[in-house]
Amino acid sequence: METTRPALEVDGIAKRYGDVVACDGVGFTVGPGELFGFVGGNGAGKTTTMRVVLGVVEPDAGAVRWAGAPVDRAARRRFGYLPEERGLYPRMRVLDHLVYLAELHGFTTNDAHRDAERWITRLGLRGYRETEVQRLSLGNQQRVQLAAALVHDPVLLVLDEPFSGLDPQAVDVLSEVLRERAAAGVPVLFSSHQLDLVERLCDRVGIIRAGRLAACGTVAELRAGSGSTLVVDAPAARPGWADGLPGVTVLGVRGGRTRLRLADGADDQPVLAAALATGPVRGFTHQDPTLAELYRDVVGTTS
Ligand SMILES: Nc1ncnc2c1ncn2[C@@H]1O[C@H](COP(=O)(O)OP(=O)(O)OP(=O)(O)O)[C@@H](O)[C@H]1O
Repeated sequence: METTRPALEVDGIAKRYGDVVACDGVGFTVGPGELFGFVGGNGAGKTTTMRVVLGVVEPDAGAVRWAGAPVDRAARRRFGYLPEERGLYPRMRVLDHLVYLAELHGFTTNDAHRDAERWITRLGLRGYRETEVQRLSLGNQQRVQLAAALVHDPVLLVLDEPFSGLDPQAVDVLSEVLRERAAAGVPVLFSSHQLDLVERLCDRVGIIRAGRLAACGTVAELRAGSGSTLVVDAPAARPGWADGLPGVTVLGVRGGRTRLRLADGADDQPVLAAALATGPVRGFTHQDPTLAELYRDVVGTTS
């Protein structure tokens, strides 16, 4: 029989610290098997929202639901959480630590060992099984912290900057792990400042600004109405050549190539004519705006 798989619902979360508004009505859902990227500037409210989901912080208003019901301690025990502040015991050895955490979540010793070993291998920690956590490099501590979030086979993953400090190989492994968990039906919520990674990985993205969700949707949805990006390779063009063209915003110039934002419905032919007037035009290409460009549209450059 087909069963409905559970989703995470974050509904109107508000949280103040004195005069500081950390969250101001944050709401979104992460469906079964969905990878949701949470992005925003420093201090925008990502960590606070995630702490509310995990019950580490009590919100002033709003609710968090799992499978349609308010989240309680029993539900949270089955969530996997990577906190911003790393919470490992520095003197414990890697294998013992992961076994301990899995047992804490109700695994038998045998199952805890099996899964701890599995994640140790998967996350490239085999050489460090017997090493104290405090003796590991920061990136390897991050790998252990990730294993700690995964070792009890959680039904939901909430990961606060899981990619920070990882080398490119570990970034690839973690990307694959998150895709796999999502394919198994697990909703995955993670924050990151690496927007190219979020764009590659996520089904949907939430952009938070000053405690509010300023935009939310698939990258394609976020692109709607934002026009297209035009890359013009005109090596002889002088700075300012595209200024004042209707519907055009210059995004940047590098090595004779100008990136322009062309407003929805704006004609690209006057741009081509202006480019040809500067000399030879070696390239004239339309591209979809990247998530980083959409993010700047939403958040502004001074956030
Ligand atoms: N325990 C606390 N006491 C006081 N202020 C806090 C506390 N936790 C968060 N804040 C404030 O709430 C706001 C939101 O912080 P939060 O850590 O949620 O942002 P963030 O989006 O995760 O930022 P970053 O990308 O820098 O990690 C900030 O202004 C922060 O200083």
